[in-house]
Amino acid sequence: MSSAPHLSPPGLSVEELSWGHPLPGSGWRQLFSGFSLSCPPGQFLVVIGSNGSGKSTLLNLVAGTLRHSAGRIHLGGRPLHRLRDHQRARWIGRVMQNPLEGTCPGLTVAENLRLAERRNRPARFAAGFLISAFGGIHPNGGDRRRYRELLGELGLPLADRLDEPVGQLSGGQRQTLSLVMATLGSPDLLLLDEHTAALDPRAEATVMALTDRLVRQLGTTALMVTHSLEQALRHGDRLVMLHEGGLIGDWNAAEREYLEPAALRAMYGAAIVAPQSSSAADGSSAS
Ligand SMILES: Nc1ncnc2c1ncn2[C@@H]1O[C@H](COP(=O)(O)OP(=O)(O)OP(=O)(O)O)[C@@H](O)[C@H]1O
Repeated sequence: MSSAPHLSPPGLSVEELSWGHPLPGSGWRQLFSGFSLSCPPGQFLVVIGSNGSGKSTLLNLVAGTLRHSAGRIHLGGRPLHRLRDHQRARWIGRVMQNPLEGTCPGLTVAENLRLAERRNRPARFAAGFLISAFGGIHPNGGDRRRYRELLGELGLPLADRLDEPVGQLSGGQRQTLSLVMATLGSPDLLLLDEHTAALDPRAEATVMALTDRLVRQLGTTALMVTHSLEQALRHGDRLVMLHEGGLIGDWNAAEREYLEPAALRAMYGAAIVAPQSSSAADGSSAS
């Protein structure tokens, strides 16, 4: 995956992570304290947990939009916490919950794809400067052919809508485009933060089918946060449950087969009222 020396196991490795936040008024809440999670390369990990359990915060810490106070985050041996934002953007693709966040509504589908390609391009100062200075977001004929082929191969009707402003697309179509944009540079890590939560069931099914396909096709390690128990039981290779910044459940695909939605719902309920047991935080199976 990379020529960088592997100082820790490849894939995503989160070790002894600590992060807290001030409470309204006064006081401090230590949400993560010595949190560890190891994700082998290519693993599609689904993260569930009750509101406020720390799912999005975990993704933000991995993405570097939040800074942890202690611990280490490595991707394929690269220390993510020491990288600059533009370097991290080359290796991490991200799709947020709100379809309005991942795309530029005033630009066309093709221009959005061009922007994503530029963002994911290895940083070379001179080339980057020239592209920025001379209207690099305008796709040329070759770009447009590639985009049409890519979207066509993925079976997406967007292939015929390259010149439409993205603001005219439905939420589902925008999320589809966000997903394609996030994976354009074949990132080593894909972060999906409730990326289907704002979609109707049909659009959700389309986006989840595309998610499965892209993750498998690219072999990327992926972390998906969801509140949908149906998704949690159907998608990904592994399911973990968070509560109060700790792991209280960890099931591989075989173990997950035996989980019932009702049992998971009951755990959600238990998670809300019961404090996390210390033995659950070591990432061991809780099935
Ligand atoms: N930047 C921040 N500053 C202060 N507090 C924060 C910050 N980010 C998250 N929090 C707090 O950390 C806790 C966990 O938030 P987080 O968004 O990770 O939960 P979640 O599990 O994703 O919940 P939900 O399912 O509701 O999205 C919450 O209490 C939230 O208010």
